Amino acid sequence: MSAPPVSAAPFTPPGPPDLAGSVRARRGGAVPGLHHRPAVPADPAKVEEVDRRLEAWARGLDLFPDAWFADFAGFQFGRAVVLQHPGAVDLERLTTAGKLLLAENVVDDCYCEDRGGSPRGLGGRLIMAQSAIDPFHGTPETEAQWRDGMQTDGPRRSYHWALQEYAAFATPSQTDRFLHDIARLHLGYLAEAAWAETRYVPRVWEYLVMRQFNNFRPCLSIVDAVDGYELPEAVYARPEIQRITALACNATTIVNDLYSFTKELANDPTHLNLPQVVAANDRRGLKAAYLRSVDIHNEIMTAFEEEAAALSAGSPLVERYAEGLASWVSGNHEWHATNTHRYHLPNYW
Ligand SMILES: CC(C)=CCC/C(C)=C(\C)COP(=O)(O)OP(=O)(O)O
Ligand SMILES: [Mg+2]
Repeated sequence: MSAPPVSAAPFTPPGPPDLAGSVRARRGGAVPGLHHRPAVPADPAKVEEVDRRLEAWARGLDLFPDAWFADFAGFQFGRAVVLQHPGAVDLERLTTAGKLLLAENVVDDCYCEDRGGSPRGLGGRLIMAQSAIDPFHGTPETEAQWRDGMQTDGPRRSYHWALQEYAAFATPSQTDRFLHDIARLHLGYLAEAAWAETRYVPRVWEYLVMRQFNNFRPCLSIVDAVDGYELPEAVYARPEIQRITALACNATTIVNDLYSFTKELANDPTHLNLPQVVAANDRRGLKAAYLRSVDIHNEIMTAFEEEAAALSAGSPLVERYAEGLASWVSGNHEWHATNTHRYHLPNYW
């Protein structure tokens, strides 16, 4: 079957775009029927200290204007990483995980999304962002120019200095793993931008392929280093380990599609997420498509849990890594379900 024709007409969501009518939003709570495991509760003292350190870091590097600090506080970066990394060995590694999370969001907001971002010229911006963590090697003169170039805006500064801290405690192999996963993320951003520019409506499987790249994977990529150990490259690279990693990352990224659905519908009804793509392809209403998206999430989450359990039986080290992935997924769900500054569920139940 050939891919659907590039639609000439703009992508119009099947449901009425107004929230009040079709998808009235409701505050907080978990998506009913979503398969998930309870998270380890966040220690408020840890959350407060990580937030204090992150705000000082962001202000010290002049990452963004003062006017953005209300949204910065509302994102709850400290609570996110404390929930996502219950096994972190110390506050320093937890804070570095928070800096990486902050940097990833600064790049996404400023280069791709609504804080100055655009599909137009995105590739040129992202190649420089990648270089901020993936150093350039050339002549002394051009290397000096590169070093200066990596300090010219908040996205580049945030990536560059957060990675410097991560590389100070991660192994070279763990650091290289992270660079690879950020490159995957940037490829996903470029695909999302290309489809927005051409108004292409992907098949459901095509959308899920894109979302495997435009994905929380760089955050899960660091779970062993933050917990103070290494899953060796030779084990990490095995196809079955790659598969459970991708399944966990895909499940947790679909959770974002479910919790950010009303926000994205209100901001831009053409913004692609799993319910919108299911609705467009299956000619379903938004509610039926949303509920089908929960089912898709649950199938992926169940595959992760069953295959991770089978692999864990043969190796305590793999069990520790799989538990780190599962904890990140649980913590990220709890963060989404309780962050009513950012996310409100549709009133479908
Ligand atoms: C933190 C990180 C690695 C983000 C990379 C990809 C990303 C921005 C998400 C998975 C979140 O998706 P989305 O762009 O839909 O963000 P919000 O829905 O606005 O939270
Ligand atoms: Mg989203």
